[in-house]
This record gives sequence, C-alpha cells and structure tokens, in this order.
Amino acid sequence: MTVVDHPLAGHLLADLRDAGTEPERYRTLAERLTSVLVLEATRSLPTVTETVQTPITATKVTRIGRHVVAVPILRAGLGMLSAATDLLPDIGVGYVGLERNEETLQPTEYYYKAPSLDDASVLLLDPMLATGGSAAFAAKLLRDRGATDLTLVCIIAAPEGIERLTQSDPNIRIVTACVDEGLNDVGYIVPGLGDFGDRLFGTF
Ligand SMILES: O=P(O)(O)OC[C@H]1O[C@H](OP(=O)(O)OP(=O)(O)O)[C@H](O)[C@@H]1O
Ligand SMILES: O=c1cc[nH]c(=O)[nH]1
Ligand SMILES: [Mg+2]
Repeated sequence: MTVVDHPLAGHLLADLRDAGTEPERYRTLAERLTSVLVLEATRSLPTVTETVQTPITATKVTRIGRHVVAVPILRAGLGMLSAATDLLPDIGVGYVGLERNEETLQPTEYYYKAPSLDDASVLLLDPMLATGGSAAFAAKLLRDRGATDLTLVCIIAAPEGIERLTQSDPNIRIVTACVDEGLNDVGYIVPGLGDFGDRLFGTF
C-alpha cells in the first residue's frame, strides 16, 4: 500500500475534511488531490522507448506502454474521474454503480459498463475505503472481467477497509492520501470527511 505523504496532498485533504467546504470547491479539491494520487498510482506503468526529432536533433523518448482503464465507483468516484482523464487522455473508462445500504453496510450493484480490461492497468477510483465492502465487491467484479493489474485509488482509507480488501484481493494495490483511525458505529470513517458523495453533489 502507498500512502502519498506529499505536502500538497495533506494541504488539499485539509480542506476536503473541513466541514465548511462547499460542493463547488469540494469538486475542485477532489480533482486536484486525485491528480496527485494518480501520479503515484501510475508510477510503475511500463514504458516504451521511441525516437523523436527535436528541433535540434533526434533523441530517445519514453511513452506509456500499456492501456489504462479508469473505473470510478458511482457516485462518489465520479469526483475523481476528470483528474484521471486529464492526466491520461487515451484512457478507457468503465463504471461500477454501487450503493452501500446504510443499515447493513452491504453494497448493492445498480450499474456496470466497462471496456475490455484485458492487458490493461485498471485504476479503480473511490474516495472512501470504509468497511471495504464496496471496493472488495468492485475489485471482484473487475477481476471476473479480466483485470489483472488493479489499483484502488482512494482519498481516505480506514484500517478495517484495508484489511477486508487485501484479504479478499491480496494482489490489489492501494494508493491513498491518508489512513485514518477507524470506523464509527454507523460505518463512517473517523475523523474522515463525512459522506463524500453528499458533499460532492450537495445531497444533504
Ligand atoms: O467501504 P464501504 O463501507 O463499502 O464504504 C465506502 C463506500 O461508501 C460510499 O459510497 P455510497 O454507498 O455512500 O454511495 P455514493 O457514492 O452514491 O454516495 C463511498 O463512495 C464508497 O463507495
Ligand atoms: O466515511 C465514509 C464512509 C463511507 N462513505 C463515505 O462517503 N464516507
Ligand atoms: Mg454516499
């Protein structure tokens, strides 16, 4: 697991945590912080070497050598998608729609659509890894559809979620901005930032 302890990540996360941050600014902050996380999540992508002609001379250059597919978990993961598509314009995009039942904390699937995952590096985007039920469900869905190289990019992870996800999918990589203390008795991350989806879309 990688915890991105860059000062900029901490700075952006501070405002995301702040209960006074309004949805408009929330969306901007989520996008910026995701850019930092995606840079880390793509650090080990394979590269290919080519030759280009600069105005001065020919030189060897490197380019990304594998197709990347981003899969946000609806709805909160949508707040992370534009950062991935901005950084990697050739990216494929899939969607997994999941909603956590507030009493049982079990995820229910309501949507799935994705391009081929064969030979792709798949970035699963979901800001909150709480019990880990949603991420584990989505990871299994993507594995069953051919994902071999799979990374969860999340903004905050709870230890309970990390444990659950890595138990169910030992080969998944996790890139996060912070590991928080744990969960409260209604399954929210403490100190966390509240309900990411509600804060992103103003559904209070
Ligand atoms: O680790 P877990 O305990 O499964 O909780 C995390 C999930 O909860 C939130 O989604 P939510 O179900 O609130 O849906 P939303 O994105 O539509 O708000 C969040 O975006 C994760 O998908
Ligand atoms: O703390 C939490 C847990 C699940 N989903 C959220 O949006 N926040
Ligand atoms: Mg929610």
